[in-house]
Amino acid sequence: FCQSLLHTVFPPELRFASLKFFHRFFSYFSSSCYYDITEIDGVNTNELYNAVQLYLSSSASISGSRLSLTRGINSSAITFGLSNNDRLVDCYKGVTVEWEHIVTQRQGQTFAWRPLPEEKRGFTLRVRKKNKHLVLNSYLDYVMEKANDLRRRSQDRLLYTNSKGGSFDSRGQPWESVPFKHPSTFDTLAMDPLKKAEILADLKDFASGESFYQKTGRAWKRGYLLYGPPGTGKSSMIAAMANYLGYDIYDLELTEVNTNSELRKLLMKTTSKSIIVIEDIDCSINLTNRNTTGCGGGSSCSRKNNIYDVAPSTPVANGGEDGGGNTITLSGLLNFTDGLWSCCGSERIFVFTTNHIQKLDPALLRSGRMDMHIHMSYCSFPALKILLKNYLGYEERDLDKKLLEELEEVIDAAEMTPADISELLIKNRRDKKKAAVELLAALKLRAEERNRMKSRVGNGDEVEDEEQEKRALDSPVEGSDQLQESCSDCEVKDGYIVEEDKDEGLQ
Ligand SMILES: Nc1ncnc2c1ncn2[C@@H]1O[C@H](COP(=O)(O)OP(=O)(O)OP(=O)(O)O)[C@@H](O)[C@H]1O
Ligand SMILES: [Mg+2]
Repeated sequence: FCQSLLHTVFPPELRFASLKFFHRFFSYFSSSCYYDITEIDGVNTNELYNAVQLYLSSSASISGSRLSLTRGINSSAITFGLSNNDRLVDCYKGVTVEWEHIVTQRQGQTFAWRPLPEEKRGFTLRVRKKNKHLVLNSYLDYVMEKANDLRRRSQDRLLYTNSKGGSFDSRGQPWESVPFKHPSTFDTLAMDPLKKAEILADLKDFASGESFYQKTGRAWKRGYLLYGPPGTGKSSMIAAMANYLGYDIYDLELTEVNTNSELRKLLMKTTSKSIIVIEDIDCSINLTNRNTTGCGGGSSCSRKNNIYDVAPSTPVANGGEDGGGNTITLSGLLNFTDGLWSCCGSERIFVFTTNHIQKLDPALLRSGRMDMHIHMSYCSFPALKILLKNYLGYEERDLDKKLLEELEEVIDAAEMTPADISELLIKNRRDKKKAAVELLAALKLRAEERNRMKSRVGNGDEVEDEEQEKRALDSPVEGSDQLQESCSDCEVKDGYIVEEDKDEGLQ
């Protein structure tokens, strides 16, 4: 009424001034104050908005009368949310606050450097003025913390990928995510139990080490380098780490990143409590030649392209600056894990994997850069026992003693990966006895082949390229038809935490 009265009687300038006055007048006498939490804050996604949405979803499920329900693709959980312009009352330390979800259509497309979503969404928090300090000092922190907790406990972990290159979506995110449901855990991981315990202890210390890192003035992050032949469980180990700690995974596809600054932007958009993974670093790190080799960064590419033939002379190997400013360099990558920018979040783990540690640049391996070098190697006897238990349900006591002894005798010489062994066990899992006997036969056959190959290498017969020979040994396919489908073995050898001078590949 006031507005229409003003409209008819007063000129626009006066109208505007009077409205401002009324607004001030009412807010002075109002007992409440309001906080708007918009989904997009300028150009960035507002983390608080997402946290509030999640936080309210837990209480909305109980008290709301009209709710919006969502379930992400592949997600196992349904999320409750407030419907548009709906309200919910929350209580914190005896103080009542009211949340309202407000959705409006965006008025035309205003100028922006990237497209904005069509709807403007936000929460409005109403509190009594006398409680505003409590809200600002602790309630919002509580909401953030609770939301993080909720997500880790009830939702699937998320697997992020930067498949869009450096481009951002309409909500300002360079990462795309899907729920992460890898079933690998440290129980299912076949490796030496002592090494496993060591890694577990290290992860545990890291996750609970906030005050230690604070006290020692170190950034709260840790780096692991996983190396070893294909099929020895490097990716499975990363999944097990994420499942153990409840962290999200950022799978960084370096081949999609064009410049060091794009890399920094990606890093800035990662959250705390996450594992940032670069798989097959020996492949992706030939950064200046990525386009010409057409290497996609996948597992197979490092085996197909011996990219290190060219790497040592590139800026990558020298740790130099951008050659031309349009590529990622090793120094860019090291800044990503090590430099000041790496500290723009906390509680983060960097994991690099490679099949060829000897081909990595020493700058990446020098001590302090990757805190732990973990050697994932062929299947050892203790690891084999884990596989037999997991795949066939065999405890040590269930197996024939003689068979066990024979397996122990031959397993090291056979040099089979856990992937090969697990394939063999899966194939025969309906007949456990047969599976164990066939496994032994396959191991024996493989051990013989390995010995034959090695003696040929020793005699220098026809084998000129040692590297090539080694690859042939690693490939069950070329060995024997019989083993092709079924061989599997994995062993984590003693060099699990490798000191540079102890590892032959590092010299
Ligand atoms: N140590 C292990 N324990 C249990 N299963 C394993 C292990 N290693 C490999 N496997 C099995 O083999 C499959 C392949 O393993 P994974 O992808 O982890 O190997 P990888 O070392 O990452 O290989 P690549 O170098 O080719 O990426 C997995 O699905 C898993 O089932
Ligand atoms: Mg892998």
